[in-house]
Amino acid sequence: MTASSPLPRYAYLGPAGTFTEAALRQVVSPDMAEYVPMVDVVSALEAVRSARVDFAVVPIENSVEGGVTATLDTLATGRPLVLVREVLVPVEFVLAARAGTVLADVTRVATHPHAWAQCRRWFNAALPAAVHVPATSTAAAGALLADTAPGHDPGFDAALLSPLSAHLYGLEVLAEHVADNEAAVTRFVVVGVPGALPPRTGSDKTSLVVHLPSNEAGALLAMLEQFAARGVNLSRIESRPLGDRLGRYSFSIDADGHLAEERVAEALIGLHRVCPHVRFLGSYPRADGAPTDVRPGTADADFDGARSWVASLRAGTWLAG
Ligand SMILES: O=C(O)C(=O)Cc1ccccc1
Repeated sequence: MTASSPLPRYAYLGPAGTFTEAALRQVVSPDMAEYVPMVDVVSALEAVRSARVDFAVVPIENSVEGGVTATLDTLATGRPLVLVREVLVPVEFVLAARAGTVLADVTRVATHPHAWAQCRRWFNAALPAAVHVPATSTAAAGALLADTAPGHDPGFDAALLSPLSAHLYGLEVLAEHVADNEAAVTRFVVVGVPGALPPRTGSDKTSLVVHLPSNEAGALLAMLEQFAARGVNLSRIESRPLGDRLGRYSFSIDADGHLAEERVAEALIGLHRVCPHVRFLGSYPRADGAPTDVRPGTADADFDGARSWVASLRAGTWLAG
C-alpha cells in the first residue's frame, strides 16, 4: 500500500472490544485498514450499500442461538450485497463491574441480546434475581459502565462481555467462564458489494436466499431437489417470514461448494428455473478449511463429459469414427 492509496474501510459492530472487532482483527490488522465502529449490524451493512465503507463485518450465526436475524433479513432484501469471507470466533464471557461492586449486589446486567441468550441458564442458576438490560453490544455495556461518573447509576450493575473488553474498559471481573455452553462459537461474515468472486479453493460455501415455487404440497421438496440431484450438500437452511402476511417465507441457505463448480452452477440454474426468486449472496472460502465432498458423478469432468455427449447427439456425430 502506498501513501497515496487510502486504507480500505471496514464497518463493524462497535465500540472497540466487541466480538465483531475480534472477527475483524482476524481479517485485517488495524494498521492496514480503517476500522469504522457502528451501533448495529443494519447500519454497518447500509454503510456498504451507500459506499461509506468498503466492507462490513457482521455476526451471521451462532452455535447456541442460530441465525442472526437482523443480518439475514438485511442481506435478503434491498441493494445487493455479497459475502466474501467468513470468520469463526470462540465466544467467552465474563461478568464485570466497577470497583466496589460485589456479585451478590448484581441484579441488572447489561449486554447484547445474543450474549444474554447464550448465558440465560447460567444466570438462572448463579444469579436468579438478575434481569437483562439490553445494550447495543457487549463492549458498549462495558464502555457505558466505565464512562459513568462514580456515585451515578448507569441503569445497570454489571456488564456481560469478553475478558478482553472488561480489561479494555478497566472493569473488575466478578465471574469468569459465564456460559451455558463453553464451546460456543459465532460465525461472522465480511460483506461487500457484488464484484469478481473470491477464487475457488476446494473448501468453499455459497450463500443464497430462495423463495419457494408456490404455496403447495411438494414446493419445498422441488427446491431441495435442485441441490440433491447435483450432490450439493446444504450446511444451513433457515426459513424467515417474508413479513407481508403470515405463511410466506424466504429460505436462507448455505450450500457446500463454489459457483465456479459445475454442480453448484447447475443447482443454481435449476433454482432459477423453478423458484420465483433467487438471490446470490456470494461464494467464499470456508473458515474451517474442510474440503468440499464431491460425490462420484458430480465433478466438473462428469458434467463436461455429459454435456459433450449430448452435443454429439444433437450434432449427429455420436456414431462417427
Ligand atoms: O456485542 C458484541 O460483542 C458482538 O460482537 C455481538 C455478539 C454478541 C454475542 C455473541 C457474539 C456476537
